Amino acid sequence: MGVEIRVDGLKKTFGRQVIWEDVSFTVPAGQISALLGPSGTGKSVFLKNLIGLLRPDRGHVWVDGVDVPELREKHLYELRRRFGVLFQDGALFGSMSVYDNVAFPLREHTRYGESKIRDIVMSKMEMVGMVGAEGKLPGEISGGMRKRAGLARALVLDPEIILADEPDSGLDPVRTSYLNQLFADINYETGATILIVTHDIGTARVLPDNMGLLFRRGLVMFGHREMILSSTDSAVNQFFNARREGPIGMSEEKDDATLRSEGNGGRSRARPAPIPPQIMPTNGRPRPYQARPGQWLQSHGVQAPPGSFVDDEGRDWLIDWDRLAGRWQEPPPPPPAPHKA
Ligand SMILES: Nc1ncnc2c1ncn2[C@@H]1O[C@H](COP(=O)(O)OP(=O)(O)OP(=O)(O)O)[C@@H](O)[C@H]1O
Repeated sequence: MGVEIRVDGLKKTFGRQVIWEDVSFTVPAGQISALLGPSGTGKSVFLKNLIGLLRPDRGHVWVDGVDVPELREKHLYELRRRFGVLFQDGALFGSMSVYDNVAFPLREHTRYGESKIRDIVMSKMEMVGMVGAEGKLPGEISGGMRKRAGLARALVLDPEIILADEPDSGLDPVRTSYLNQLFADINYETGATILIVTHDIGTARVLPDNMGLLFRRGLVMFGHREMILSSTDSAVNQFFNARREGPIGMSEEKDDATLRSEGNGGRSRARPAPIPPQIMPTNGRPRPYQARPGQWLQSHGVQAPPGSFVDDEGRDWLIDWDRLAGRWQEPPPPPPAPHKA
């Protein structure tokens, strides 16, 4: 089962460049979360801080009661075993076969014999639909296959936390859709905490349980998917609806004069777009911590944007209670929060 990651007052600079500061939020255990933000807002840097590849200037990253920035190299090495990380390009070793790439963490971190390693590697290869490509070199397969091979490698140690840095970059929409389904299925099967950095608002709108936006050297908002997608905050509304009007400019934050020229003080006048239904696991059953559609909105008295929760077949997930009844149970209580050491 996954564990939560609690980030508290995190600040990161490179020289005089402040990447972000005072970032505090919790990535809930066992759920799928996504982190978005304009280019250069420090999303990849953030992931690297979570696994101790970079150290923050200030603040804490609590994983199961352990403060990651405080760990020495030996303990970091042990902690990283609990993470599966998918880097942007798959980060495969070009001279090794796909099989050897996927087997690498097992050979590095365990004393398993080759027959057990083969069983694990092949089960993960099957999970990501890569059986048959074991003998190929990374240069001989497509970008999408490299990502899936990277994901298989991230899964071999049965991680409690999966971090994926733009798993969908460079993929066509159909492959992206398959990859999103894969994340939903992996979360169902393993219960791992999953945090995905993505630019793809199509992915963000349908896959995660929670999401957040980095902008203006900080975290604008992090919360339930329905909270973000119904938000009228100007930056959140602009970003998740891919609009030009709002405070996010082409290369950086817009100045006051530009915002005034857009009218309404730069606040988005557009209403949030309809919230789509969330991807279900392939077996049609909700994931362990997946909330019933509309639950957040209902419990916070927020009206769903018109047209929300209607699926491709025209069924309305908010009013079709018969179909929902029996699928959703009250989610189990979250695991206890890590205590500060
Ligand atoms: N090791 C480093 N040393 C100095 N500056 C760095 C380092 N790593 C990242 N940066 C800077 O930190 C900033 C944020 O980079 P990062 O790659 O995290 O952005 P991002 O939000 O992931 O961008 P994108 O969406 O374009 O991938 C950039 O200005 C980058 O140049």
